[in-house]
Amino acid sequence: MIVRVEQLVKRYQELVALDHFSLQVEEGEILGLLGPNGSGKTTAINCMLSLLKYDKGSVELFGEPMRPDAYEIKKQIGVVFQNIAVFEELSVEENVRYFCSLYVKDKAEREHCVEWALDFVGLREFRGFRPRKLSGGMLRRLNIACGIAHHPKLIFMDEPTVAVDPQSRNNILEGIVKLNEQGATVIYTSHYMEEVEQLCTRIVILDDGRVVACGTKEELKEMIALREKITIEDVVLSEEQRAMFEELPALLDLQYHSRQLRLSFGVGSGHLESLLGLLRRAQISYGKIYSEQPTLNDVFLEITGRELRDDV
Ligand SMILES: Nc1ncnc2c1ncn2[C@@H]1O[C@H](COP(=O)(O)OP(=O)(O)OP(=O)(O)O)[C@@H](O)[C@H]1O
Repeated sequence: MIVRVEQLVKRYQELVALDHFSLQVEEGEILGLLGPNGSGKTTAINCMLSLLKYDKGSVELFGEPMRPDAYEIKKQIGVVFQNIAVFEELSVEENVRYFCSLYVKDKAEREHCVEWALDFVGLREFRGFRPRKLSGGMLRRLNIACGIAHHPKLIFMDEPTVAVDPQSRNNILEGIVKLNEQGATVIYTSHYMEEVEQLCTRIVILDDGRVVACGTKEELKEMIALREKITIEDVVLSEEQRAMFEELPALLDLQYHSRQLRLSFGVGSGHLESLLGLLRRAQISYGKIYSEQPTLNDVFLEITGRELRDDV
């Protein structure tokens, strides 16, 4: 086990930011810590790294208790913070070299690491630039290069794709997969459920500092009742017709607004077929019909009763 966190409690005065938060991460995982803004993701990372004191609980990394002075453990860790943390007065290359020098003392090895990291994030051509000359996405990539140049075995990434252009976002996501393929274990926080779903081998969902669910994306979706959502657009229904839909087997919910009918179904099969049969028999015309699988937002919604916003 590379990470073992037991029952962490962290308070900021009255506010309980982490409420008995536990986490286990095995070598080779890309673990997604998913939760809305303010759910405690950054606090959890900072406590795991001993950058923040916590009130209760324990953190072990690589089988050893993590402490602020645990230098041997820190050498094996890479951190990419949410806020860009680079020096304005240093060039791209000098920034990467500086951060790498904190852990890699041998000069030749360090230069090798710097070249590798610049290539890895695609900033070789910009090596002489000062950070202020870089776009937002490139700055994020520099932040990543600084965090990973020393080839850490365990990488923490705190929302590395917030406010970046789609090209940099793809570059970052592909980079994380590559790092993982090369042997790194990754802990990745995000409130973008699609990213987490695409990237992570296992997902922990946080809400108000508590773990509300944990598993692979398939396991998480198995935890909830919802199995299929079907939407019919541009449809006009009488009260009687609406009542007919309410009789459909395994129906969990029906919403009808602005000529749009949204139906949620639980376990079972052939929901679309039964629906099409009903539309045909009742001679109801419609514009478009489509079926969707549950998302992690549905999981969050069913567990907490609130939306996990994915667009901020
Ligand atoms: N230094 C602090 N002092 C007081 N409260 C804090 C402090 N840092 C965080 N908080 C509060 O603790 C809670 C958890 O914050 P945290 O930043 O860990 O959440 P998060 O999930 O990382 O959110 P975001 O995605 O917005 O960074 C929030 O309610 C936040 O307002």
